[in-house]
Amino acid sequence: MVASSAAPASSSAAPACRGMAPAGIPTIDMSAPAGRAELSGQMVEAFAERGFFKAVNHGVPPRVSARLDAASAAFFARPAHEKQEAGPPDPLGYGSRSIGSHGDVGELEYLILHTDPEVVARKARAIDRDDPSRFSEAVNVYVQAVRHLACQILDLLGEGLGLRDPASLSRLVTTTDSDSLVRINNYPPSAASDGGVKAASSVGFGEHSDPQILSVLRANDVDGLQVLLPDGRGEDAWVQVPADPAAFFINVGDLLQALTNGKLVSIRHRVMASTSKPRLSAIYFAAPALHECISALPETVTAAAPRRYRPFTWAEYKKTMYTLRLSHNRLDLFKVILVGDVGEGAGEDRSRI
Ligand SMILES: C=C1C[C@]23C[C@@]1(O)CC[C@H]2[C@@]12CC[C@H](O)[C@@](C)(C(=O)O1)[C@H]2[C@@H]3C(=O)O
Ligand SMILES: O=C(O)CCC(=O)C(=O)O
Ligand SMILES: [Fe+2]
Repeated sequence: MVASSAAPASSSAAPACRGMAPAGIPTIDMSAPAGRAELSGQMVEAFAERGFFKAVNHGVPPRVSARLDAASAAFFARPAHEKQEAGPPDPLGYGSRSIGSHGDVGELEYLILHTDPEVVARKARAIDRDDPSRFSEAVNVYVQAVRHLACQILDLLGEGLGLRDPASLSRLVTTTDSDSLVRINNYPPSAASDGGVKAASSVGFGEHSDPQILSVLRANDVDGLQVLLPDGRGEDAWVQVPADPAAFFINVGDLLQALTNGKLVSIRHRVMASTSKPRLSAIYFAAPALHECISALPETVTAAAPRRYRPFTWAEYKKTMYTLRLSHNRLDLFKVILVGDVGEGAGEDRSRI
């Protein structure tokens, strides 16, 4: 059994909020007290039904996260003109309020970095002028630890899904030319907060799914993350994910949904800002190499579950995603249309089989 807890999203958060979903936040103990087969089964279940889970006893040393938090907080505390030297986000680098290049805005500032240590070292020169290696080492050590966690999870998924080659998912991420990113977000205390009395929330980071394979998120003790879950009455509802700085929140990205032919679902999430304390988060986005072809794993394609998405490369998917708004359901553009299918979007440029 996967332990589960839930908190309702604040009713003032957004019109889409329709109270609390019946089932909540799946929590998985990575130390596998009930054995590896049970653990891999729990993960597949959580990802198939919810698209995410909270990982506890994950093995990432607290000092590794604390070191990244300290290096990030030191950067965000710098004067605006100094931070701008690490920007603009093109799409990597420092950014403030503006997300992507299609008009999305949020109440945050951020750094998006490629995880290649050499790229981090180059960027660190503009991030920590006094001691660039202080920043780059904190990031590199953190990335190593969370990549290891991501790969453990992908191997367990490979086993739980009954793949002939269970390590095939983690290999997509460990390749030297992997396009994985790390993003560090700083949500300043919200104008919506008023001396501890909660007023209407403002959008910190708008609704979206993550495009990569897997996202590994950790934040400080400030709430804000919400996930869109079925409410059991045929609708979706925003569910507040209570902050837990000792845990990691793991979510399925669009590529993992495509690789598993829709069995694992890429979850829609957002951050609402309404606190008097800054929220600091770091997300590792595990991605394949740009040339990697993303195609449903053969074990997930059956007569009852025909191929849902046409094969595409990560480079092709990325190019498309950067032309779209944050909230766009971009994986839909890669859907295969079965002959006889009619309905929304059937006239768009999609494959037919
Ligand atoms: C509006 C956008 C921002 C984003 C690129 C995009 O065009 C659509 C996907 C967005 C997203 C969401 C998850 C990650 O935070 C991110 C880094 C990513 O890979 O896809 C962001 C992109 C971004 O901020 O550049
Ligand atoms: O900052 C957070 O907690 C989540 C942000 C997020 O979803 C993202 O950066 O993709
Ligand atoms: Fe996200």
